[in-house]
Amino acid sequence: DFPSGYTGYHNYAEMVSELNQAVSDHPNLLTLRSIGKSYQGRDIWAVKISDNPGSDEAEPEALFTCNQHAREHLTVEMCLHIVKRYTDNYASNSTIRNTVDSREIWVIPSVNPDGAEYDIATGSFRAWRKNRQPNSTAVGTDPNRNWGHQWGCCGGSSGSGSSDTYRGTAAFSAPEVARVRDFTNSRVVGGVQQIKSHIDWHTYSELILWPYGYTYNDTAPGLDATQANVFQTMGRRMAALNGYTPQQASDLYVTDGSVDDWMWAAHKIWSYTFEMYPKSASGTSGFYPRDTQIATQTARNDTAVQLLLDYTDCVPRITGRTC
Ligand SMILES: NS(=O)(=O)N[C@@H](CCC(=O)O)C(=O)O
Ligand SMILES: [Ca+2]
Ligand SMILES: [Ca+2]
Ligand SMILES: [Zn+2]
Repeated sequence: DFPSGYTGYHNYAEMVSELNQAVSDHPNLLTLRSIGKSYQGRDIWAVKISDNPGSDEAEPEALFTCNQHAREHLTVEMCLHIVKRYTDNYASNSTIRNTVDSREIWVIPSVNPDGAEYDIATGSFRAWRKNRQPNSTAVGTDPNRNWGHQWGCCGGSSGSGSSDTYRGTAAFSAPEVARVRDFTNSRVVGGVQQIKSHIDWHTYSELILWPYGYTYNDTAPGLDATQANVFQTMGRRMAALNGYTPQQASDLYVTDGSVDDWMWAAHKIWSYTFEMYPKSASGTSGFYPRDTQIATQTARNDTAVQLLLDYTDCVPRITGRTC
């Protein structure tokens, strides 16, 4: 479990009971479902927040994914904060109510539950990043190098099983990644992807990143100058609200097989990575802010999240275009 100073963080069981509590508190605003199992058999949970949550209504959909990387526990708190904020405040806050009534918001609070549990299993942090799937030389695939767009193309991942950026044996070889892929694919209804926007939450460095990560070029097949301008404009507008630094993912470093590249290339979902607090730290200590930071550093993103949800019907409207 989490050590002292960190007991405010949710372990897997605590996360699940928090989600069940949210459902019983707001049965008219959310549903909870498993989208499948992790390598070790833990459910990967997905919350849907909307009015009439049991019906698939013709409302633009947004997706938030958290905890691809095991040690990035603050991101689980970020996803839980989104669930609570858009349900607990529904009655009292008209902006939240209008958002929930006009969108369908999907939240996956832990993509990599096996890794997250492994990181805390001894009571001292292990700085574990990957999932817990064995490979030929070691354990763990990096979920954020295992997605299927330009998988392993460009030196943005490793082929060595012991590496923290091991890409896996093939795209989607990590069961956790395959399950989120399947869920996303399932949101193609009548040939149209219903999910229009996505944030994948990470720590740390306080950045907002957008595709592509596999190339330094601002434009590349499937991402033209107009679309790059939309990514930049929305990214900069959100960064102005949370104080993070906005940049194309490859400006940080080249990554291949990232979730953002696949969400955009496969589905034209306006997909961002948020790297949360802290801005900098000495090594792996940055992954472990004390639990006293949780409230501030999750709420810090409220207005950026709201902006993306406001534009989820047509993200290019941020540049004055129509959809
Ligand atoms: N959270 S992190 O691992 O330090 N950074 C992310 C950045 C993701 C990206 O560049 O798209 C990663 O390398 O997967
Ligand atoms: Ca609805
Ligand atoms: Ca819908
Ligand atoms: Zn990460």
